[in-house]
Amino acid sequence: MEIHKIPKSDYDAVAVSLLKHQFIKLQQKKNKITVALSGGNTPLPILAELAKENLSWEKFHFFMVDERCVSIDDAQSNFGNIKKIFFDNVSSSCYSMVDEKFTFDESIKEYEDLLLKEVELDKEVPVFDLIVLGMGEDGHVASLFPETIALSEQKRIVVRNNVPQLNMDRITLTYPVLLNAKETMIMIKGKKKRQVFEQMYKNGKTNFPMQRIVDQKRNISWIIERE
Ligand SMILES: O=C1O[C@H](COP(=O)(O)O)[C@@H](O)[C@H](O)[C@H]1O
Repeated sequence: MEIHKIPKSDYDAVAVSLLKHQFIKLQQKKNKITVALSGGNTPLPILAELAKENLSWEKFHFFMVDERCVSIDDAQSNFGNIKKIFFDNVSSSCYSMVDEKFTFDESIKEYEDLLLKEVELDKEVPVFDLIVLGMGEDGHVASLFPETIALSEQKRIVVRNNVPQLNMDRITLTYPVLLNAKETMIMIKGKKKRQVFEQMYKNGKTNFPMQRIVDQKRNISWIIERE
């Protein structure tokens, strides 16, 4: 595990350079690179800057870690928000979890099939070269929120998850996929998330959904905003 503690003023610039470094390592090794990106606000300024870099973008295939059950042009769409500042500016392949031709449930089925076709597999579970995660102040990861049904999903690789605390449905990669990635980067900003991080590593055995990633994954690189 690596932990990068970065002052607020430098956070985005350092995250860009760490991500760029990972991407360069990957493009030197492989011609087809699969990366799953989280949504939310934290990655947006970082991805906007990263898009300006001269990388072998055509080698990269970007997938989503999670999505809100909304259309792509909705302000809440993770894919839509990343598309405007990143996917539209690089020559990579990118894949939305929501396909407007289909219902949300059909889109999920399509996405599962897509992952099985486009991503390397280990025992029928996709193995991403890199998964970039965020975390909520409630310790949620992807759209695996505390006390929601998708936390116990062991067979499916993508599911719809009802999140009563947000009164909304989400679409999310499941633990078997999150735990199978070759490399994992986790970007967190803010005091509350830092406290969650500390509780998970100091006390262990918390009910934060991220705890399972902390307990079961070795290749994690944390990018944490320092006080
Ligand atoms: O809802 C979500 O939240 C987390 C964290 O987002 P942030 O805005 O606090 O950075 C994110 O990782 C997840 O993909 C997203 O759907």
